[in-house]
Amino acid sequence: MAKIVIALGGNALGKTATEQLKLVKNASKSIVDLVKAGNDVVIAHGNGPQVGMINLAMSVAAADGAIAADMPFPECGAMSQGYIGYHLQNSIDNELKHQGIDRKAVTLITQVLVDEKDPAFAHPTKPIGAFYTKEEAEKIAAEKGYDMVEDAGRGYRQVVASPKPIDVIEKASINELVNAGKIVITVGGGGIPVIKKDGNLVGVPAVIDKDFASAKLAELVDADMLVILTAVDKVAINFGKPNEKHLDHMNLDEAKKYIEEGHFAPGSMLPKVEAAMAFAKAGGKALIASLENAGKAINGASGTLIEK
Ligand SMILES: Nc1ncnc2c1ncn2[C@@H]1O[C@H](COP(=O)(O)OP(=O)(O)O)[C@@H](O)[C@H]1O
Ligand SMILES: NC(=O)OP(=O)(O)O
Repeated sequence: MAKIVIALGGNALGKTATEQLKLVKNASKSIVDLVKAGNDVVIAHGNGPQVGMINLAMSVAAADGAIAADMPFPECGAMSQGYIGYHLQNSIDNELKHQGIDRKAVTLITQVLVDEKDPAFAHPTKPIGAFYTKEEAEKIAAEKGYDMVEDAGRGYRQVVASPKPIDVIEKASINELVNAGKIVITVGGGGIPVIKKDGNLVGVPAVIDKDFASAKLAELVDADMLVILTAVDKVAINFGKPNEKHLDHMNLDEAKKYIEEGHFAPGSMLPKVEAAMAFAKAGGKALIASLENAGKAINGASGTLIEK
């Protein structure tokens, strides 16, 4: 029996609520299979597309006068935790019931501490929201003042600051829930970023990379394995080129060399590999795999394994 932290990618959750629920239902089967096999599973998830969608919708509604005031960004992050957490909790609980397992999933609104002096606040790098053409992106940038960049060959997206996670505020509650046998859904969207001000925690407008937050979570719950699930089956070198090669395994030296050679796109595959390396360095096993083939990957038949 192992303790496994699973990180689900926001981009692998689809574009609409209907699409997300369908994808989450499939993921829930793999998650419950792991529970049935006797593992303790803790689930983290991304929110890039979802928090961007919520933020844009709120800002359009506020500009149109449909709502009284724009929604602050940390609140948009909290809404994305609730929206995705609801689908995960609902689907996992249904699947547990179907498989006759008397356990429950619990979604925990989670805050993650960041440093207000983190240099990331001055350099937005985290892609959020939908993908746009260059022309659409230029129009949005002019109208809304958003920073827009090209994202790994997939189109243009808004980027926001992405400070590094320092600590998970609700870590004691997470461990209590895990020890009580709950399947905990936490650190959604990398957690709601908070800073310490005059002894209080205060939300800040940013999106923490959920891969880094998941590696921090895996360390804090003393997990045996970190599984990062995304839209591709394996990490590749020469990604998108004719000589693309999918990797079954990487040790830390190989991963470092591939990073130096620029094989992993910043804002997409690079943070996953770096988060996997951070966990592997501390002695754990990290796996990057697709949501679709999650079960196979955990049994060693798919995905890229990163180990010391
Ligand atoms: N070297 C690489 N190997 C595989 N995928 C890569 C690579 N570089 C960039 N990518 C892209 O990164 C994506 C995963 O990042 P992203 O979509 O941001 O993840 P998430 O699922 O967490 O939202 C993949 O679907 C792929 O399109
Ligand atoms: N917060 C975060 O990292 O989201 P994605 O996985 O959607 O990029």
